[in-house]
Amino acid sequence: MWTDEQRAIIDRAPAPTVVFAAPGSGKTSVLMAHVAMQLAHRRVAPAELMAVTFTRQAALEMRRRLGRDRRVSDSQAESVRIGTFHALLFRWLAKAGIPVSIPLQGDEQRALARTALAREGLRDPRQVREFLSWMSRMKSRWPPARPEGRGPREMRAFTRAGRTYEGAKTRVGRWDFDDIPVTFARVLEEHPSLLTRSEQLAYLVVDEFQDTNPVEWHVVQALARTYHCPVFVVGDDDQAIYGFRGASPRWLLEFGGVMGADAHWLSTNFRSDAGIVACAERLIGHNRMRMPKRVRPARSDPGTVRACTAADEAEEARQVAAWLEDLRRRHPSWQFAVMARTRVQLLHAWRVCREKAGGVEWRTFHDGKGREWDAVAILGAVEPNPYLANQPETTWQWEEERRLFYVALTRARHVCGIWTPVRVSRQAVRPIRFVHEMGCELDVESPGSEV
Ligand SMILES: Nc1ncnc2c1ncn2[C@@H]1O[C@H](COP(=O)(O)OP(=O)(O)OP(=O)(O)O)[C@@H](O)[C@H]1O
Repeated sequence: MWTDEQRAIIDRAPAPTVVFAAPGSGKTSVLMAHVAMQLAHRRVAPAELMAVTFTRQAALEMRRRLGRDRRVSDSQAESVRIGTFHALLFRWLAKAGIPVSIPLQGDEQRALARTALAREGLRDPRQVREFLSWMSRMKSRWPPARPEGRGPREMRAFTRAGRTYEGAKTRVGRWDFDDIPVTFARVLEEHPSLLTRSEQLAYLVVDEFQDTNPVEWHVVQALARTYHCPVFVVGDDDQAIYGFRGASPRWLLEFGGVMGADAHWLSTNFRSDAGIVACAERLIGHNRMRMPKRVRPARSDPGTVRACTAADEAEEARQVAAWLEDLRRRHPSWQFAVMARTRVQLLHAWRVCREKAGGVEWRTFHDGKGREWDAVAILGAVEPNPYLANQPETTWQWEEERRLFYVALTRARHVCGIWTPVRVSRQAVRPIRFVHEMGCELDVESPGSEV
């Protein structure tokens, strides 16, 4: 079942390794097969192996795959530390006897942020999200630095609100999630023996490494140094989409040099038809900060990528509903998703489509990551996008937007329909530049029937 490329990675003994994986190339399966191989051959003690990822769902999936591997006993599988960075480091701190506090949940965090911003006269609800993502970026820097960025007036207000917010957290005796890696990094630097006495580490593997932020990258390097342990990472620099919390594809690109790691590639996309892979390749080729790579489709079927126009969002939603209905009639076993850059865009379309589009999944680009469907509709592919609090301006911001679009496009197995309404939120807009970059024709006539 495995390709030679996959086999070579799975069979490696523990060693510093970086794997650049294309979308749909089976990276989590390969990573966990590699972990299972180490356990089966008793190269690493299960309790000394730590496998890290970024979302709870991904961690559960890793655990499930390891549990299913017949080469690994139940007790071996249970002893491996698998989890998100935050969960694993939090547990480690607690086990080492470092005082920890329960992180605030999203709504609790927003409430503290709202109060802190109100004191600065900032009452727009969108500023709460912006402020929290700004705080997250500031706290993810290593070494910690003075706050910066944004316009000078707003930055001063955010900086003051940040102090109020931190004070409020201390008063209620809680952390936020960003406090976990920062605290861990400090303890590892100042009192490493507290941590090394409580856990051993012989092999560290990290999935989705492109999502690492600077403090997490620092923790990875510090753990490798402290324990003299090899680190194995898998990621796709083209799918780095967490810039808002300080993540950057840079660390994946630098990993080989910094850690003296061997580079491997997973270049076959098993998910998408050839035409979709070709469009995605043309699109992402416009980014500069990336590892140049060729992605080969495993399937030879052409697949369909088509951009469709509509007068406004209401017409767009009606067209998408008809498109879904038609595809479902022709392919009753298919799975479908409707994706958009923001939640508000999805909500508008969902109100119009919900009766005709039962069983369809509605996902933002961010939370569609790691998933796949037979047909994907992308809504509101326009610029400027009136629903974005900040329009992309710099090359860096456009590259992040392009990666987000690339993630959405590469979720499709056979068909991807892209909608570019002429008016959005009563504003005249134009098709997002990516439509042209993909080499996709704009279909101004009937989008539904022919796809
Ligand atoms: N050697 C193989 N032969 C056939 N199918 C494979 C092989 N390896 C992986 N696949 C299939 O490829 C698909 C994509 O795998 P998976 O979702 O793990 O990819 P991924 O690399 O995590 O993708 P992404 O980064 O885009 O989320 C799955 O349906 C998986 O079963």
